[in-house]
Amino acid sequence: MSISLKGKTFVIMGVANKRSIAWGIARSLDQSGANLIFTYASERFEKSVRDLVATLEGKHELILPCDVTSDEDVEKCFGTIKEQAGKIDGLAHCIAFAKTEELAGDFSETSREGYLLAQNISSYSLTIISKYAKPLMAEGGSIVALTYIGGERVLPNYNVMGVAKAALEMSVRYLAADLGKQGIRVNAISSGPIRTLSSKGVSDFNSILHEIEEKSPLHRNTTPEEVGDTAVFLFSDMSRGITGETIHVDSGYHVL
Ligand SMILES: CCCCCCc1ccc(Oc2ccc(Oc3cccc(O)n3)cc2)c(O)c1
Repeated sequence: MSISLKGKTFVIMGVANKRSIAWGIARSLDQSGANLIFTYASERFEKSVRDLVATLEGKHELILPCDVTSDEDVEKCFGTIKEQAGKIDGLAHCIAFAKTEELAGDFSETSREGYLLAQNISSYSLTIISKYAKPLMAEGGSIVALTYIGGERVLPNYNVMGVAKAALEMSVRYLAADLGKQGIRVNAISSGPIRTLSSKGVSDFNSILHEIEEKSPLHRNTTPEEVGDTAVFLFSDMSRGITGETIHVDSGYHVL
């Protein structure tokens, strides 16, 4: 890996298992020499995250829970990170959730509760995390969020998550505008579809993978490594002039 992130510390939020895009980001950052801190949504992920982290090159010892639907929990999580690490140089937000019944069928049937849940976890979480992370990034920093083209245009079945991703992408721009004065950059990576634990929640996911191979300019699907390497770029000084941007790592599918 040409870019070095030695001596820098990044928080990665949302590793669930070895297929997670967050794990692709973790591996690329680890290869770049970064020191990593991990947070997971609930205890049921703790063991798999700890086992995965043990396979990395670096000694990444801080692994803690963070329930992004609780202001107190987010505040506590970043209080612990401040105590243990002092400062951080950036953060990867790889967090999203919607009820499966809201990820199929007619969007007009979306429930109030399902809509707000998707927004709460998949979109507002970036804002509350940025609020509590910014004091730890006094010398500037870089925040990267994960999004999907279904937040820019309609794709069948993506429904309520598409609306949440649209809000996430606009939040990236408003956070970039706000945090720029503190030297913190905020960007999104719009990844092509990747088979993960989360993709199991989206109806007819397999057909979209096939369509990407058929129609995308590069005629191949996106890999977690490709997303991870773009994250390294966004966390490095090579992207120091970029903020408020959404970079598509999708074999070019977004141009169609
Ligand atoms: C019609 C579009 C097909 C390609 C979708 C690519 C994709 C796959 C996964 C994505 O991330 C989530 C994350 C949580 C999510 O909600 C879930 C996931 C599993 C179970 C469950 O109850 N909810 C749905 C998608 C995502 O934002 C985008």
